[in-house]
Amino acid sequence: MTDHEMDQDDPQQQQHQQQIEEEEEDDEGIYGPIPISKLEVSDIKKLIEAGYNTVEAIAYTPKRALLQVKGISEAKSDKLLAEASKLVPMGFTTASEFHHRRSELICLTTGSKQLDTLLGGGIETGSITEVFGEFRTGKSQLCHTLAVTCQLPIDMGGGEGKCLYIDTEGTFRPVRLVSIAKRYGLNEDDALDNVAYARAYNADHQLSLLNQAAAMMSESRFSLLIVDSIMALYRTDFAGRGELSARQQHVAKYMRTLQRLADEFGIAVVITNQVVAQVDGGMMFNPDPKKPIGGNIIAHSSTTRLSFKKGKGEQRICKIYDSPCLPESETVFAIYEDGIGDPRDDDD
Ligand SMILES: Nc1ncnc2c1ncn2[C@@H]1O[C@H](COP(=O)(O)OP(=O)(O)OP(=O)(O)O)[C@@H](O)[C@H]1O
Repeated sequence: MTDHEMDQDDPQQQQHQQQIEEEEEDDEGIYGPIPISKLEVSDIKKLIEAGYNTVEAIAYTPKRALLQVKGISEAKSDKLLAEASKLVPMGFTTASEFHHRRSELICLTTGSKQLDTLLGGGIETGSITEVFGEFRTGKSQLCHTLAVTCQLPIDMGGGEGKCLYIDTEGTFRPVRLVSIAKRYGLNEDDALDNVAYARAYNADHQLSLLNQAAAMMSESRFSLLIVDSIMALYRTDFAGRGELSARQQHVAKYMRTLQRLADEFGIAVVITNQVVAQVDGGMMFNPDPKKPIGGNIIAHSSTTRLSFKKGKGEQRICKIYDSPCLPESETVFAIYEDGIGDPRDDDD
């Protein structure tokens, strides 16, 4: 429920709101990343300027990356890593403890029950999900729906956090968020305010926005980061064949940074990708020879890969293309005015 909707005269609602606020205070410091200020070291300011805002960011960073930060010496980086590892568990755990932790993972609803079921609950937080497919297959529509559902309470399939939306093609439409927010009974203005939007203009800019994202995420609770679409700017910025290796290095750094944000802040990262026709003879054996671009780097750094295809009318087909724990199966969903949903009977 939003503040706008709350009935100020209703004592029951006021009591409920007070309870939520008290629980939020109790939760502080238990969930979420540890702010870098908790490290008992000097040079915190320099680290923040270099994009390290949390203790997790330090703990997960290799020493040679820390040495790149101005003013951080060999001895200082050792001390930093030692202090960070005291606060962030990095050693072995039992499979049962890990199983327990995974069972508590939050999943964000896609808006379609069938799609959520296919995905084992929805879009998983703490990892990268790639959605690829031809134009008009609903990739951006899913992003718009998730930008709203990530704000919902956990028991409604949300992540109780804000969304950060990086748009590389200029296809973001806030008006879509308004219709989706209405469907879920959210206040439209709040839903829009909870989405931080940036248009990326080139590949370097796309990367530098992630630095800003880290700073924003350390200040308030985000549950989702969207990049729609991941490769579009790379295709124009690194157009020549001779630039392929430079392009892939840049993409690798980008994907590593995305994974670091997913680990550090426990957010879901959703990236969209375009497809190209396969030219390696796959056509003879594969009736649908389109493959996502970005090569092995994108393939290996996305945890879950989903392929979208057109169905009849507003219907679309989602197929699990690659996942560490889901079988290769598919389902049908649909695109409506109020976002992604299950196909309705009157679609036939
Ligand atoms: N308000 C709406 N109500 C219902 N369907 C809509 C609405 N807006 C867009 N669509 C449908 O969504 C589809 C476009 O999907 P989307 O924008 O997600 O494509 P995409 O896969 O991101 O493609 P591209 O690569 O071109 O960006 C269109 O077929 C359109 O019919």
